[in-house]
Formats: sequence, structure tokens, C-alpha cells
Amino acid sequence: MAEQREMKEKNPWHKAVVIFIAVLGIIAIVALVTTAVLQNKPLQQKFKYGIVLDAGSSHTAVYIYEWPAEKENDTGRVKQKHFCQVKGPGISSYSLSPEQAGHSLRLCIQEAVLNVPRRRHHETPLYLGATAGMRLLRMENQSLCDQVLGSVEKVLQSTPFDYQGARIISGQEEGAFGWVTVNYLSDRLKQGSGTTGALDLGGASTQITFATNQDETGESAENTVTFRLYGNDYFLYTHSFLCYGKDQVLKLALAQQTQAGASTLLDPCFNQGYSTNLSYSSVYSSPCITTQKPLAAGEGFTHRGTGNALQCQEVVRRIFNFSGCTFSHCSFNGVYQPPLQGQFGAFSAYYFVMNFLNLTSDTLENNMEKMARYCSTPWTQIKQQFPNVKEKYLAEYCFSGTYILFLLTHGYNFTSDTWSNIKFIKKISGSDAGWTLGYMLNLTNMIPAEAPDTPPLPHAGYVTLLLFTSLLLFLILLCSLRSLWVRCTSQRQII
Ligand SMILES: Nc1ccn([C@@H]2O[C@H](COP(=O)(O)OP(=O)(O)OP(=O)(O)O)[C@@H](O)[C@H]2O)c(=O)n1
Repeated sequence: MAEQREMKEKNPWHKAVVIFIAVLGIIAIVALVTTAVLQNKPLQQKFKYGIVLDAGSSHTAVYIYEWPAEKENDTGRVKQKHFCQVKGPGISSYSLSPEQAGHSLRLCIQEAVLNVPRRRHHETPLYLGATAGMRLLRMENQSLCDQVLGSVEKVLQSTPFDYQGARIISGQEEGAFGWVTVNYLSDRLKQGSGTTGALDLGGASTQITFATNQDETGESAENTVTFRLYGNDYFLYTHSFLCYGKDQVLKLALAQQTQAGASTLLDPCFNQGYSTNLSYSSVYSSPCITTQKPLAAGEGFTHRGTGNALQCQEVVRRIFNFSGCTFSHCSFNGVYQPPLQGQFGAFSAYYFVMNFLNLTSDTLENNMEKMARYCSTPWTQIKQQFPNVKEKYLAEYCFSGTYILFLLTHGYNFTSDTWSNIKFIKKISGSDAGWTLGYMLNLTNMIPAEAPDTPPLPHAGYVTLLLFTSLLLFLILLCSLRSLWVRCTSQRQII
């Protein structure tokens, strides 16, 4: 040791050289890593936007989506940035004053203007899709339907956004794009297997959509939608039942119970003590009701609840037709449905109703019991218990809950064993489940048919590897310098 110290003192230059090389090495590594980080990270995150108006039968909602400008094709990148609920009913309710339909949208459009950065306005696509309410109005009166669409079109054209059109989407599109939304948000599309089915319950229609085998879709072309997304082929079964949304199906049940034209209807699907006056025309004017208003009927009837879940199930059963299936398997009303496959997400009114009734995470049997308890609770007690819930919703939950349980089990064939495959959801990763996101992704070509080329390593992995390799090289350099120095000093000692 003493000899070594003596050598260092004799050769002071070696210390300076080692320090100099070490500092140089550190500077080189820092420079390398900094360059790698800066090269791979965008200087400033830029966003793009898209707006979709869901013109439903019961209401209109405006969704604003946002995504990083340079990552359009990355699964799960588009997020819901803002949501605005239009005040008042759905646009189909303005058939007698079509101008009002467009006018009703103005406040939400103003909100959209504030929520999208001004410099992006002109390049932000704006779509309006109308669903079952407008499908029914078109069946009733094409001219009024056109006037309502014309009125919303006029307002949307005057916005600063890139207006792409207002149209009535088909039930197939509503079902299929709901499926795309659910699977896009849960990041399942790139994996190519194990997708989630979509169950959507609106006010005027209900949709069921799930991926199935190619040969299962062959039986009914009108229930088949195929997609090629990220290099994977999907064969979807989809069906939209017009008139089987929550509000129209209630009309079916009321019409079915008032065939005799009585002045009082004792309804087991409404709580005991509930009573209201309804006009016959409010029930029979819907195009979903194919029977005429009963001849013996007066202007209206008193709708009185008796609150009996078992009897309510019988009322509900009568609005389903289980005969006349011409396929290998049917759901109801002679509609083809292949055997259910996989997990399902149930959203919109499925969620509202099942969440209120606390039926989202229990067994089918327990849910039946809870339903029976809710239906038999007196109306005064229900109102006291839930003073902040809208009375219309509160009154209808016994009927709606019974309908949902019946539709899912007897209609679509979920059993006690497969019941847990249904998840009742409102949002996935902060975005609402529904057809609107899938519709926009499709129209903006944001989901490519083939998987985009991806770098062999993600950004973080690349930086880590670079850092690790640089450190390793630096250590090797230090070691070789040290051995060089030791050899050098021992040679001097020999001399
Ligand atoms: N808290 C809430 C909110 C809404 N609803 C009900 O949920 C249905 C609305 O569902 P939605 O998906 O918004 O339907 P729409 O788009 O209006 O109808 P459609 O798709 O059939 O055109 C309506 O029956 C409404 O009464 C409910 O029961 N509880």
C-alpha cells in the first residue's frame, strides 16, 4: 500500500486522466439519454376533437371526444372530453313545431364551442345520428320527419365546426357501433379474441350485439355485421327491436291491458297507491301500437297500481311472442339469435334501472326477490324513500325492472348460470358506453383494418435499454482504464 501511494505521488498525471475520462463518460451518457428522450417525445401534446349528437327518442345528448393528434390509430386513445344533455324531449317530439327541434340544441352547441379550442373549430367533425324516436316518426309521417331533420341541420350548419350531416341511423348501426365503443374503450380490439357483447336499452328500441362464429351468422343476413379491425375479422350478430325500448314497451303493456276500453286500469306493474289519469290517445297514437283504440273507450282512463311482481311478469310475458321461429334458434318475435357467447356490457337504461334497483351485482334469483319487494312497496313509502328521484322514473321502475329481467332471461336466454356474464355499466375509462363513439371512430377511419406498424420497443423500454447499455459501456471503460493503470504502475515499480 505504501508503495502504491508512493507511486501515485510519483506519477500525479494518472489521477487527472482518470477523472477527466470519468467526467467525459458521464457527460456522454447524459447527452445520449437526453437526446433519446427529446427525440421520442413530442414537444407539446396537441389534441384533435370530434362531436357527435345522439338524437334519441327521449332526449338528445352531445358528446365531445378528444385524442392526441399524432396517435389517432392507437386503440383506446379517444376519450370523452365533455357531455351536454339537451334540455327538453328528443327531437322526434317536435314534429308539430319542427323549428323548435333545432332551437333546442343551441345551448349545448354553445357549450361545445367553448369546450373545443378555437383554432380547432374548423377541423372538428360534427355528426348527428338520430335513433328509434325518429325511426318511428319516419314510419308515421315522412314529411314531418324531414322537417325535423331539416331544422336541426340548419342549426348545425351554422356552427363553426366541420358539419358532416344529420341522419337517422339504422338499428343495425346502433347495435354494431355500441359494440365497437365497448370493445374499443376496454382495449379488446387489438387482441382479436374475447370481445364483449353489447346490450343497449333506449326509450324506443333495444339492441343486442355479440361476436359469433362465421357459420352462425349465415342464417340471417339482416342480423349480420362484419368488421375488419386492426387485422382481425369480426362476425357480429346484431338485432335492434324497435318498440322494445323502455318507454314504447310500456305503451305496448298499457295497450295490451286496456283492450276492453275500461275507465280504470288496475296495473300490477305499478306500486299500490299510485294513481294517475292517462288519455287513450297517449297510448294508442304510437306507431308501435298496431291495435286501434278500443271502441268502448272514453277520452282517458285512471291508471292505478296494485304492485304485484308475479302478475307483472305475466303482463310483460304477453308483449313477447315466442312462437313462429323459422330459424335454428330465436330470441322472440321470430327473430334469429345464435347461442349467446362471452361476456356482455349492458348500458343506457339497463344501467339506470338496474343501478337504481340495486340489481347490478347480485344473482338472478336474488334480483327476482328484490324486484318483488320493490313492486309490493306502497307508493307513498317509495316517494318518501326517494324524494330526489324524478316521479316518472320512480313510478316506472317496477315495470322497467320486471321487463329487463324478463327480456334478458326469456327474451335473450340468459340463465342463472350465465347471468354473471352481464356487467351493468355506464362508463368505461371515463367515456359513456353507447353507439356514438363507435360511429365517430368509423366515420373518421380511426380504426384501421390492418394493425399499424409499431416500433419494436415502447418509448420507455427504449430509453431504459439505452441507459443500461451506456452504463455498462462506461463501467467496462473504467475497469479497463484501472487495469491499464495498475499494469503501468507495477512496470514503473520494477524499473
Ligand atoms: N336516470 C334515468 C335516465 C333515463 N332513464 C330512462 O332511460 C331511457 C333513455 O335511455 P337512452 O339510451 O337515453 O334512450 P334514447 O336514446 O332516448 O332512446 P332510443 O335510443 O331508443 O332512441 C328513457 O326511457 C328514460 O326514461 C331512466 O330510467 N333513468
